[in-house]
Amino acid sequence: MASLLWGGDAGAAESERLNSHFSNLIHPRKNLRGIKTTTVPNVDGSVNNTEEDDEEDVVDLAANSLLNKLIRQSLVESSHRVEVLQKDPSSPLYSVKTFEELRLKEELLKGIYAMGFNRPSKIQEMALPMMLAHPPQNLIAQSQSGTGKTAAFVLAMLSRVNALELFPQCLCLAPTYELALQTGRVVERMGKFCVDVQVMSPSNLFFLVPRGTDVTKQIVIGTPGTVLDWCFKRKLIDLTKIRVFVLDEADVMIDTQGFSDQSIRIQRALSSECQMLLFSATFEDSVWQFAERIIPDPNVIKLRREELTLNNIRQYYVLCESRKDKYQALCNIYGGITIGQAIIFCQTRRNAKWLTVKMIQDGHQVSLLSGELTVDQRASIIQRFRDGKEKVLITTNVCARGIDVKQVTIVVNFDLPVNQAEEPDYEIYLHRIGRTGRFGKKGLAFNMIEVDKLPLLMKIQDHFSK
Ligand SMILES: Nc1ncnc2c1ncn2[C@@H]1O[C@H](COP(=O)(O)OP(=O)(O)OP(=O)(O)O)[C@@H](O)[C@H]1O
Repeated sequence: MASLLWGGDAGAAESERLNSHFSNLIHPRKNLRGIKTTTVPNVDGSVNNTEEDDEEDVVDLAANSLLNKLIRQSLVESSHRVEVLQKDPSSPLYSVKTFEELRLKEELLKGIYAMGFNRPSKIQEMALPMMLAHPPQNLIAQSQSGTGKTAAFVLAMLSRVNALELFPQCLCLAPTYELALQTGRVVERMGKFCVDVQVMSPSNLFFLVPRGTDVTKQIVIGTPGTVLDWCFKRKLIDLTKIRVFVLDEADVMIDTQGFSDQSIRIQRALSSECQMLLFSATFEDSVWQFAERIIPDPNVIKLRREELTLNNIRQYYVLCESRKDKYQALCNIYGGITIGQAIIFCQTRRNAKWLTVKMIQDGHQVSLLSGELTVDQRASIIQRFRDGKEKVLITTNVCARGIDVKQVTIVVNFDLPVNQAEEPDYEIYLHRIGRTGRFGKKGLAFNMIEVDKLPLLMKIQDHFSK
């Protein structure tokens, strides 16, 4: 077994010291024991393997989005400038630094402050004046999850509602029932002091509206299928009376079969005065094409995502004979990695389960996060990890994207990420290990490599020139 330092930014002396520290730890016979075990490998305690276990966990956009919402505690910062493309470039461009400047209703301002918001987020500074302008303007906004988009459009909906009129005036489409539920909760929190404004969303069992009843709630949130049903089949909502139409999570929406067409059917029935807003965390061509089809004459706001970098990460590899050997090497560094918090990545569920069970049997404290768990179960595992109740998380690729666990200092690739052609998956590698340059702390990464996988590692090394 050999270990080699290939981190670019470490000074020679420090490299030497770290290298010798970890080569000591990596020695097979220096196993560290005696760490208490409190975690179970599976929710139900079972370790049965299924055919699916051999598959990689598929990244489910809607589940990831929900997970992010459930575990998020604060705004995601960004060092980039907001880019604005105005429908009419000659009209003045306003931005606000305080919520007071928006001249909101007193009760709405109270709701915002009660949520702990002191000032608008970066995207809100530019988006809110546009969204609240008279006459209303259409907007397409893209910024990564956690930058304050939901709060912005909820504020816009609440400020445009006329509480004295008892019919739906704002309509928000969300890609899943659970995401609609989350947005409904934000409306309820922000609108806490707007006592006459009511929201119809999964959080108040909207599906129980009896036939023939008029909907008196002013804000309606649902998935395209359900909303289509209410509007066209059950005729509960008069789309011509909607003043604000929001299409949230457009990237997730177009990922779901049928939702683009259903959303467009709904949009076509709105009046020409209705304000139309579309939000997305990512902006591939397909999202852009959809956005342009559904939002006429839009202003466009973009906030670029922080780039991931490997600059402040020291990367090691450990050359091993077999999986057993990799396991042994991992046990040997266990004491080292639990000084901070670590995530261990496996390629398949089966491998992740095997590793979890084995580590627990050998007295190590680890927990397993895999795609077969429900979103709530995953959220609770990540929450425990964030709270420092767990030190080591074993996972598949589900955890690599979208989920931002800032305090992770050590990442172990128990398996290298490869694509279907068995070539290295550079993007996943970067997502597993990379940090955002400005906010990321320093980190360590270990790759456990079986001899025959060494060429893959060399390709990764060449790709990143590290
Ligand atoms: N101006 C603000 N000041 C402080 N916190 C804010 C502000 N705006 C939003 N937040 C909080 O930041 C977090 C992210 O906001 P929000 O959910 O609106 O972002 P998002 O871009 O819609 O992300 P996602 O689509 O994942 O929900 C939430 O916890 C929200 O309460």
